[in-house]
Amino acid sequence: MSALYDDTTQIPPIPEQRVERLVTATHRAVAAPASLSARGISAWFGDHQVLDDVSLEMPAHQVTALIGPSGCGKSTFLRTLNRMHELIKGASFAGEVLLDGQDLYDPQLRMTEARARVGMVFQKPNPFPAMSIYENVLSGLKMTGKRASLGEKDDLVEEVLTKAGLWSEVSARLREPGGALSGGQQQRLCIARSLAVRPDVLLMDEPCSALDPTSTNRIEETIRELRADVTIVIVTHNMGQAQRVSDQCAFFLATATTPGQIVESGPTTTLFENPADQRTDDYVNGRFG
Ligand SMILES: Nc1ncnc2c1ncn2[C@@H]1O[C@H](COP(=O)(O)OP(=O)(O)OP(=O)(O)O)[C@@H](O)[C@H]1O
Repeated sequence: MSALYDDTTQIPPIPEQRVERLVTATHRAVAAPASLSARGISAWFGDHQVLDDVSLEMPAHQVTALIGPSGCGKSTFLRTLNRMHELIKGASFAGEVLLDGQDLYDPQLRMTEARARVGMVFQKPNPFPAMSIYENVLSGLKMTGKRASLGEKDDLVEEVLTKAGLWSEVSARLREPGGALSGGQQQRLCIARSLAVRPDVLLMDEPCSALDPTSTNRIEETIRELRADVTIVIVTHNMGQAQRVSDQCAFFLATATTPGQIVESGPTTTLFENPADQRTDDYVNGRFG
């Protein structure tokens, strides 16, 4: 994953009308996950093509895991799903991404709106370290400059920290700095922060790679619970994790001469127990990559 996006201060503000919806919807118990459809995605860094004609359906209420050896384009594909790829100098893109049928790259749709609807959690937990836990959760909304009543804020903070599986651990210390939490707690705080802007889809780029096994288990539990509220696409190198958390998997592969493509995708149990392609079989059984 590129370090380019490790700083949430780079995430642009959310449009006014969206915030109105977010703030007034704090009572909403269940969000409305959307399906995501990637069609014919190709991506380049300068002249270097790293993805070639990749198509994948990511159904609502499901966790889709992107697996494959290092450098095959998983993170790049993930970044095309919320228009982060286009922020990289010299990067280009072809294809279509549809969110419940709506073209995410439609010039009418602002990039900020696209990123509000498709949130991202990064490899390295990146809360604002000096900001309180409470303020961290609300920071996505804060950037909009929109005001909400104290009661609405309190409700939202409790709701999303509960969904991220962190409420019981931090409810008595909401005014402490985010940086005082453990790595695993910080990652769950980042998940809560993402949920606070009510995304339809949550992208996760190796969210547990910097965490110990206990924290990893806790995040995996959170991912499984979150699928009721949000469609999830996760990049992982951990085959056990892909099996534990995902409903479907896509196996990416690139070679020295060919850009990344999907070799095979489908239900996770099929990819792991009865893959159609020998290369998938070899990869999921640790014979390469
Ligand atoms: N910012 C960038 N500028 C130039 N090339 C890049 C950039 N980011 C990624 N690449 C190249 O694009 C290709 C795909 O990289 P990407 O990070 O998407 O792969 P990945 O499958 O996610 O790898 P990993 O599992 O190691 O994170 C690689 O060849 C990589 O070197």
